[in-house]
This record gives sequence, C-alpha cells and structure tokens, in this order.
Amino acid sequence: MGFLVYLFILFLLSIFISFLIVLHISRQKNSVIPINWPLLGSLPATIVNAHRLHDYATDIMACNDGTFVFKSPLTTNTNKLCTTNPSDVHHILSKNFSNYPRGHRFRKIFDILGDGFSNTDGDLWHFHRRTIMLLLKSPCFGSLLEDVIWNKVESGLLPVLEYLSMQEVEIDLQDVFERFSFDTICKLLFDHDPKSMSLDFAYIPCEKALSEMAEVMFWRYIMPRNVRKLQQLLRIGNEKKLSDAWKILDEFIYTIVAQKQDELNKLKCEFKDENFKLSTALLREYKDQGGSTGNPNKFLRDALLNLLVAGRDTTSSALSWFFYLLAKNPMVEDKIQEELHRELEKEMGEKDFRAIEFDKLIYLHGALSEALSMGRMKSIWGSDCMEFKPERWISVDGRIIRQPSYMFPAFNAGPRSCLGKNMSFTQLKIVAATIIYHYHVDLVEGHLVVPSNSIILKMKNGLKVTLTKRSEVKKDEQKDRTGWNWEPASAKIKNRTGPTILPVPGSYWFLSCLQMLEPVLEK
Ligand code: HEM
Repeated sequence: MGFLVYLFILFLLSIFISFLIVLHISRQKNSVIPINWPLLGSLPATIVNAHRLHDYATDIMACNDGTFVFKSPLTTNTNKLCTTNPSDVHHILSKNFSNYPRGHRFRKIFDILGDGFSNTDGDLWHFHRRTIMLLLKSPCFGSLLEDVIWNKVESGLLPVLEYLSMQEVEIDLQDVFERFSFDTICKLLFDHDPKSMSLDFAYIPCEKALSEMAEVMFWRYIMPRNVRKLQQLLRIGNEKKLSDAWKILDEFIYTIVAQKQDELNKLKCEFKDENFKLSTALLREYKDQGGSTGNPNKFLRDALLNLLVAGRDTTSSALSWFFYLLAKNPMVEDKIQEELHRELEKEMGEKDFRAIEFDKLIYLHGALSEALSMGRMKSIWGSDCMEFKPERWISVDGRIIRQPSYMFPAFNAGPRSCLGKNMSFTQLKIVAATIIYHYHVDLVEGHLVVPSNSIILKMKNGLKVTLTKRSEVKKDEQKDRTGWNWEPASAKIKNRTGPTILPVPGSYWFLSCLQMLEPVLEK
C-alpha cells in the first residue's frame, strides 16, 4: 500500500514538473531572451523556435547590442557566441584571428569537407589559400571565367527562360540559379558541364546532394552531439541523408578527378596561357600534396569539394534574394534598366551585352551589395536600415563606397576572407543584367518567401515568379532619354513615393558567414 502511495505521489510530481516545463516553454515563445535552463541551457528555446531560427536569432541580437551567447546543455559544453556587432566581428575575424581557429569540433561537424580550406587551420589552410589565390588572380582565369559564364547564359539560361516565359508558367528562380551556378562552377573546376540547366530540369543527384549537405551541417551545428551520434548509429534522419549525399558527392568528384588525372598525365609540355584550364591547373598545383591523410586523391577530392561548396549555393542564393528584393522595389529595377541602356548606348548602340563594361554598372553593383548586406541594425546602417537602398553604396561623385569588411562581412573578413568575391560579382552582374534587360520579374502572389535552415541562406520554398518579356510590353511604352523603349516597372504600382520597407535577407542572422570557431583561449 505504502508503495502505491509513493508511486501516486511520484506520478503527481511528474505531472506537475511537466506542467511547469510546458508553461515555461510556451512563455518562451513570447519572450525574446531565451531562458537558460539548468542542464538544458538554451536548447529548449532553440527547439521551440526551430521553425523561425533566423528571425529568432535576429530578435535576440537586436536587443543585445548585436552579440549574444547561447548556452549549451551541460553535457555538451559548447556555448555559442553569435554576433552581428562590427567591432566584435573585427576582433574575432581580423585583429585576433590566430586566437580563433576552426578547431576539432568544427572539423567533426564538417567532416565531409575533409582537409579542404574550410576545415583546416595553420599550414594546411595556408597552403590551400596560396594555391587557390594564385590561380584565381591569374589574368588567364579572368577571361576563362567570363567565357564560361557567357556561354552558360547564352546556351542555358536564356533559352530556358525564353521557353518558360512563353509557356506563361510559374518558375522557381532559385532552382534556375542553383542549376546555373552548379554548371558554371563545375565547368570552371572540372572542365565538365553537367548541363543541369536545361529545358527538362533533369534531376542531378550531385546538385541535390550539395543542398542536403548544407542543411544537415546546419542541424549538426545546432543540435547536441549525442543526437548526431544516435542518428549515426541508427542510420536515420539527417545523418542518413548526409551519408547518402557523401556517397553521391564522392562518386561524382572521384570520377572526374580520375579523368582529369589522365588528361594531365598526357600533357607533357608546359601549360600555355591560351590553354588555361582551372581544372588541370588545380590538379597540377595539388599534385603530390597528400595532406594529413597521405592520400593525394583524397586530398584533391577535399580541395575540389570545398571549392564546389564555396562557389555554388552562395552565388545562387545571392541572386535569388537580389531578385526577390528587386520585385519588391520596382524603382530600383527602373534605375538598373536606365543604367544598362545608357551603358549599351555608349557602346555605339550595340545590343551585344558582351560589349558592356560591367565595372561601369555602378548602380547595379550598389544594388547587389545592398542585397548582400547583413546585420541590418539601426546602429550600423542608420534609421533606414530596413530599406532596400542601393544609393547608400554610391558616393556623391558616383563611385562605389567601399565598406570595411567587418561592416559588410557577406564575404567574410580578415585572413579568411572570400577568394571568389570578384569572380562572384562578375557572375552576379552578368546574370542580373541579362535577366533585367530581357524580362520583368513578378513574384507569384501568395508565395511565401522565408529563409531555410541551412549553412547558406537559401529560400525554404524557393522563389516562385512569372516572367514577362520586355519586348512584349506594348501598351504605355515610354522612351527613356537614350531612345530605348522600355516600360518602367514602377509604373505598374500606383502612388509609389519611396522605397519599399521590407525584411531584407541581411536582417537575418546570416548563416553563410556564420563563424563556428573555437577560441584558443578557452582550451
Ligand atoms: C555571392 C557569392 C559568395 C559569397 C557570399 C561568399 C562568401 C564567403 C564566405 C562567407 C567565406 C568564409 C567561409 C568560411 O569562413 O569558411 C568565403 C570563403 C571562401 N570563398 Fe566565397 N563566397 C561567394 C562566392 C565564392 C566563389 C564563386 C568562390 C570560388 C570558387 C569562392 C571561394 C571562396 C574561397 C576559396 C574561400 C575560402 C577562403 C579561406 O578559407 O581562406 N567564393 N566565401
């Protein structure tokens, strides 16, 4: 009998404790600062807000001067400091760079990246950085890059958009951009075009594997290690997804590497500039460098996978958010069109886009930078921080204002800053200018654009749009001062007086530059 009473009391007690937990968690939904639970740290708040992690983190940063420490569960001992504060960013990424290496925890989370530049510190990282920098900065690479991008625009992007716009169907522009950047980065890295950007929108396993990998990496970072280990043991959930993606990526890269090795072996003479190929140049530079594994093929695979990840989703996400913002801000679209027509006219009325000097498209550059700016707090960008204003990037004498990288860390800052920044701007400008020149982009009504939980800030539901060919805009055609016919996008919107205020992607906790570092001093 005594035992039954004891059991009953225990039962009531557990109901009471559960009630308290539920009460706390539901209160937490409305509270900005997460409760730091004994044993569990701020994990319950993270789980409750799992569907809106970017907004959640942004809210917390906004009321904590841009810096906040998320407490980990006691067993995992991995507190996470998140910051959007420029002086903290500067302190960590530049001034005290050597105090904040990637560390062993990072390497375990990102194990799929092996010994690539994203996942290494010290000499090995230096070796990667030097090798890649040497090749990306060579003049041969510049012309190769433009050729590859233009070829893909002309043989892939434009025919696909032309077909889809004629069908008058909804298009997932993010999917289009992902395919575009996958094809171009593969062509550059491997001299191989997987032709994912084609009318049949074929399923390309490797392309999808890259997206799955980026999502699983995000969850690995957020969730306690034990959850990951359990999933690995049972081969379920995210860990199952990752191991499938891993196999697909390995097969894809190793097959191409083997082919390219053969080509390289056949090349007996010195490389000539006119025959420059990044694929063979990279293989040559990396040849015989076994890395820590001692296996040259594995080392090559790691280096190439890191470059594939660095160059694919980053570019496509930047383009997706840019076009989303443009669709919401037709006045900006008008100004970009004006600028394009002006520059084309300067080239003696040529209609060939290749004639444009893309460096001269200042307004477009400002608009792209604006789409990539992060940490949009009033304290950093001023009271109009939530407005999409390319003008904030242009000086009175019409030049681009260069912001210090700790204010504009989309491409990271300090010694680990992005080596593909210039290359990305070239690609972004060519694609953006081509589409804007040929089409007006409208968002599909009711389509919800929200960020996905991934290490790269993608759109969870894609970017659903419809395209209207500019040449088909017949009514109310207006002539700009250069004599070109075009319809201002803003004419479609009545009573427009200023820029649209909207949540720009940079206002989110921008994960493409999330730094997962392990301070040396804490060891
Ligand atoms: C809009 C496009 C891009 C954005 C926003 C971007 C952003 C970034 C960021 C945030 C980092 C730091 C990552 C880290 O700390 O591990 C980075 C590094 C890097 N990016 Fe980019 N990136 C872009 C495009 C590219 C492209 C097209 C390439 C060329 C393949 C590239 C090559 C690299 C390399 C090699 C690094 C490593 C630097 C190092 O660890 O020393 N990126 N990028």
